[in-house]
Amino acid sequence: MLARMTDFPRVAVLGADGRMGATVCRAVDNAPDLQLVARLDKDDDVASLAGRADVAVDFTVPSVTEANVHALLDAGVHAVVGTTGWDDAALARVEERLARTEGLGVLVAPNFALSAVLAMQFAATAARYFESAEVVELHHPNKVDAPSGTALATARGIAAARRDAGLGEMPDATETQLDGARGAVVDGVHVHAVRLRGLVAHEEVVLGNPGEQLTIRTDSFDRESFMPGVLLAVREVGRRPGLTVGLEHLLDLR
Ligand SMILES: NC(=O)C1=CN([C@@H]2O[C@H](COP(=O)(O)OP(=O)(O)OC[C@H]3O[C@@H](n4cnc5c(N)ncnc54)[C@H](OP(=O)(O)O)[C@@H]3O)[C@@H](O)[C@H]2O)C=CC1
Ligand SMILES: O=C(O)C1=N[C@H](C(=O)O)C[C@H](O)C1
Repeated sequence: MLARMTDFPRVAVLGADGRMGATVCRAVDNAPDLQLVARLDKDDDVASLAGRADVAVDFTVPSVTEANVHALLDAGVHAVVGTTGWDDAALARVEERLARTEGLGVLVAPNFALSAVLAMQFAATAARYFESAEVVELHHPNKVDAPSGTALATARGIAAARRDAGLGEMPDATETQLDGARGAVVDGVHVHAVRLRGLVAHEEVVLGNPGEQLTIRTDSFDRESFMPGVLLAVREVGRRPGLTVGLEHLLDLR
């Protein structure tokens, strides 16, 4: 039942009728070295992929993505996951499941766009040199989660870099505020979410010192921006048994 990646991996897409799923189906269909063998959406049975697919791409909804991954592993299928909603506990459960399954790989990435992956890296690199850092993410109004998975990962990366550098809390004299005016606080980093018709996926990280500011911005104007990263992950996941979190590990960035 274990999926052995063939020269022309057989690819299934979960959430195939969604904005990302439909774009991934087109990209896989157009890739000469990949075969699109299944388009699954709500109410379709993941177990039916056993023996039919080598790798599945999940762009569904946060409430079902972890269950999908466990069902894919039960079916012997590698998984590439772009859906948001993953926390440390969910990742640990998948890692534990993978430890009992030789040879299968799962790659979860909050963002598959190169500009976003680099922005997260640049923000983490810069964080130790600035007193203040905040994250503003801006998305289309059909997005169901806030803040974005990318903003969460960005904030956690900034917080970890500040911790490693021995930096304390950021300056903030706010005593009174309307609920939410200072955004969500992720590991001590304020994160603000904008939902605006016309947008796709955007993020700005602002870092401040006395008399200066660094702005790091990434813009996905089109969902095509995610496709090179998704296809790279589809091609590589079978060669990376176990759990990989973040596309940066496939880009030689760490
Ligand atoms: N990592 C990355 O680079 C990116 C990640 N994302 C993330 O991907 C996810 C999907 O985004 P997007 O495509 O815009 O969302 P959409 O709502 O357009 O698509 C989600 C699709 O999943 C379907 N679905 C719901 N439940 C299930 C299920 N149990 N099994 C299979 N399919 C199901 C939905 O069906 P129905 O509509 O009938 O409920 C819908 O067709 C989000 O979490 C988003 O944040 C988005 C862009 C890039
Ligand atoms: O829902 C989206 O559109 C996106 N979701 C991901 C996230 O929450 O970070 C990635 C990208 O921002 C687009």
